[in-house]
Amino acid sequence: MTTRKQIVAGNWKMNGSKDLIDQISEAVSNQTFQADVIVFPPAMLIEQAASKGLTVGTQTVSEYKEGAYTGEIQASLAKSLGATYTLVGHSERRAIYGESDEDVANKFAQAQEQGLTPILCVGETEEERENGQTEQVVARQINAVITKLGVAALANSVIAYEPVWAIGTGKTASPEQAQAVHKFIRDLLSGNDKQIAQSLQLLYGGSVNEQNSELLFAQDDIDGGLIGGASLKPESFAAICRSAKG
Ligand SMILES: O=C[C@H](O)COP(=O)(O)O
Repeated sequence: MTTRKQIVAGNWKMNGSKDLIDQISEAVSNQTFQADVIVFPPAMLIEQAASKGLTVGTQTVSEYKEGAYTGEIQASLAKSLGATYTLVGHSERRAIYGESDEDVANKFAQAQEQGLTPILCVGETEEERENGQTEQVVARQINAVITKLGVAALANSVIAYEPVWAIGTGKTASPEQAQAVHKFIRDLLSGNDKQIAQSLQLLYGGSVNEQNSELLFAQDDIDGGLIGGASLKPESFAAICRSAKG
């Protein structure tokens, strides 16, 4: 059985400030966690966060290397400012900005080309869950990357399962519900490559807080979390980091 190091990642979305970087850095830097801790501040704060010694990612990247794409975030520039990870396909990017599975696969490819580790976000809406389509949706989102890049590309990546109905709603998936989908993802990958399936870190996201994180992170196929709202509260974020295993 492969042991996977857990990750606690804080996605600040369009929130935060230079002050928050100082507060989060203070809350986490004097502690030894068993998990790797990553923060995803707005892109303009990447350099500042990295300068505090935090492991940093960007919340999205352009699928293009460079050029006339006003407002986009260039993977190579994010990397040069200190980012080592990027989220791709967060449900807010898919729903609000219309990113398709193919766009997400292209961003995944560009991130890896520029040396960023992509965290591929997948998850179903409430309606899709009620219609019994959770597995189909998650498989489609993951297979888009496998089809474009081959399963080997997943070896240098992380997947975050974030049911859309649990994001920012306070309605967390139960540990059993989350574990069931994580196991489905691992089994799906196992059908392609057993080694990658065993070693890939699978994070859960959706209303994780310091009260529910320990039980979620204790599930066999959950290797940490992608935290939204609670990652903006330094003490809560540090408590969630403490609840993760090695
Ligand atoms: O990226 C993080 C997720 O969207 C979860 O957000 P949340 O913890 O506020 O529900």
